Amino acid sequence: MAAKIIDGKAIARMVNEETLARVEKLKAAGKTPGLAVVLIGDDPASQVYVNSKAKKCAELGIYSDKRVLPADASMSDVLDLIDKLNRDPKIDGILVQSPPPPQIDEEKVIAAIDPDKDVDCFHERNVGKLLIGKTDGFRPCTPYGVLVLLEKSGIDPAGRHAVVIGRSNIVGKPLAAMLMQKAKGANATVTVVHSGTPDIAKYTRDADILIAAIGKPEFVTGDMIKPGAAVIDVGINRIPNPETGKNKLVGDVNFQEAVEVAGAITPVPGGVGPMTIAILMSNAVTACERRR
Ligand SMILES: Nc1nc(=O)c2c([nH]1)NC[C@@H]1CN(c3ccc(C(=O)N[C@@H](CCC(=O)O)C(=O)O)cc3)C=[N+]21
Repeated sequence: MAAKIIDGKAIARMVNEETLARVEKLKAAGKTPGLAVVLIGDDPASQVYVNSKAKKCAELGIYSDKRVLPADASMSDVLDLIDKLNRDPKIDGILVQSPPPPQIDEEKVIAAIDPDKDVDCFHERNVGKLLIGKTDGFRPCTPYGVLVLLEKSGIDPAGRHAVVIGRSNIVGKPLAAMLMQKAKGANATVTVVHSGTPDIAKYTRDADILIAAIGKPEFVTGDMIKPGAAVIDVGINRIPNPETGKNKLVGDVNFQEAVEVAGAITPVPGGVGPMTIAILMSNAVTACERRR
């Protein structure tokens, strides 16, 4: 029996409709939310993401300020720009596209962003708030997008076993924190497995909710999934397609195998990706609502 496909595009559309209504309310009061997106260098994948963020801003009536710095930009070039954006009253949210080129210390750049404009929720103040369950800070785009996908699909993680594969600061760690959180969280039992875990499948096979966020194409195979589990694929990997000679987009889950075992599953593309952008837009509007 094939799994139910969780339609990330449709759920993102629902979130975007709510965001649009909030933008209209702000505009009626003379306020236009503004998001600055900073790209350092010319990585093609990063360009695609940055452009789709700017496009979504335009669709929702959010002012977007795209700033592109050359690949050889120095730390002080970046910090000067952050400083300007921090002080720019039209800008409510600042995002620096990750990963930056090697000469840029990403940690220092994130620390320089005004925490009230940190729509990625990467700043240590906002990460700290998240960990202690203070929800007045931002919620990180991809992890929160995953929780909204589950909620809108009628999957309640409370009391269930959620297994997160991957421990990145962007996805695995904050997602684990949000899944285990009681008030305004998911109240799940959480296991995090990673490259230091000897037998990953031993844990994944017990997962009611399995979340793959490791950046390894089709890492999760059918035999690693408990029948009926919800499988959320956070991976975005570009691999060569021998049939067309071009690259194709695959997740961290072997979809063909997983769809036969899981109860519900997100596709790639069309799963978590659109949710990430929808939550980013919502965070930019939240920043505006709070700041002015
Ligand atoms: N400061 C920062 N914040 C981020 O949020 C951030 C970042 N850096 N660096 C890169 C990752 C990646 N990311 C994605 C967003 C949308 C899709 C998305 O919409 N994907 C489409 C497919 C798009 C395609 O064809 O590539 C989908 O899954 O349907 C994917 C990936 C945000 N990131």
